[in-house]
Amino acid sequence: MTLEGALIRSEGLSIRHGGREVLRDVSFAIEAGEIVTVVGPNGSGKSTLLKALIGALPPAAGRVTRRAGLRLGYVPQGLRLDPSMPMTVGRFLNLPKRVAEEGRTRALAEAGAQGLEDRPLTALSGGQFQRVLLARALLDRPELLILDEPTTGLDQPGQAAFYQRLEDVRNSLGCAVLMVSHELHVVMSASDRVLCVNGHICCEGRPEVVAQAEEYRALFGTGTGGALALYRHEHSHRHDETCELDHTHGEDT
Ligand SMILES: Nc1ncnc2c1ncn2[C@@H]1O[C@H](COP(=O)(O)OP(=O)(O)OP(=O)(O)O)[C@@H](O)[C@H]1O
Repeated sequence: MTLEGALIRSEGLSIRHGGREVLRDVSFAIEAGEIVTVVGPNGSGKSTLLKALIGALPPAAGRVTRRAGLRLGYVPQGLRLDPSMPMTVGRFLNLPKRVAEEGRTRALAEAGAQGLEDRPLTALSGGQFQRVLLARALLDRPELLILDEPTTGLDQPGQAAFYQRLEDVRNSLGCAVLMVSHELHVVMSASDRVLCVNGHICCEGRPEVVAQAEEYRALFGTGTGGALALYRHEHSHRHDETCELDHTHGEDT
């Protein structure tokens, strides 16, 4: 399979957890410099998809192809710290490999976390910690930045500021961004493309196109996308009989 200019391509990808298929036949590609957001209900396989893309989960079928030598930055979901293990931001950025001071300072500035280097991680606010995680992912000058729900726990101005920061990073580094988000209002304004996932790709395309798609409207409603609509899954299209996924149709999850 050829990448045809893409940074990363998933083709016919299926992933199983403990024998249960949680992603089925997922095919898409990420091009240089684009911002792509993955949306979908809880448990729909979004984190699983990201983990498969970074190579942390083996495909049960299909495959993921990355451009040779692709530099990837990854911000995992809900990283928790043990408060009994004090560690400064600077030391955290030096794990697992030591980074020159200049590189640390640059990444912190790009992530909007300048001046935090000597602070204990446990003394950071939620927003500061998210920016430090972003800085860590920027250390290797990624061509593709992958973030799993990076604004969890932030208030709405904090979320908006973080997504603006991501766009600035994309513009200055020229990297592509792939992220999972539940904040539909920002997803629709800040993404070049949206992937709507529910065990498979329900629909994908430019935000304004996806917003009109029957599958998207069934998942998220037709209004401005109140947060509650996100959790309502009322698929109107059929799954074929081979689909082993235990979707909950028309129920709050
Ligand atoms: N390590 C694991 N072992 C077994 N099952 C798992 C594992 N990780 C995830 N799953 C299951 O796979 C399915 C998809 O999980 P995943 O975390 O990818 O969903 P998600 O869309 O990211 O959810 P959320 O929006 O709640 O973060 C869920 O049913 C989950 O319970």
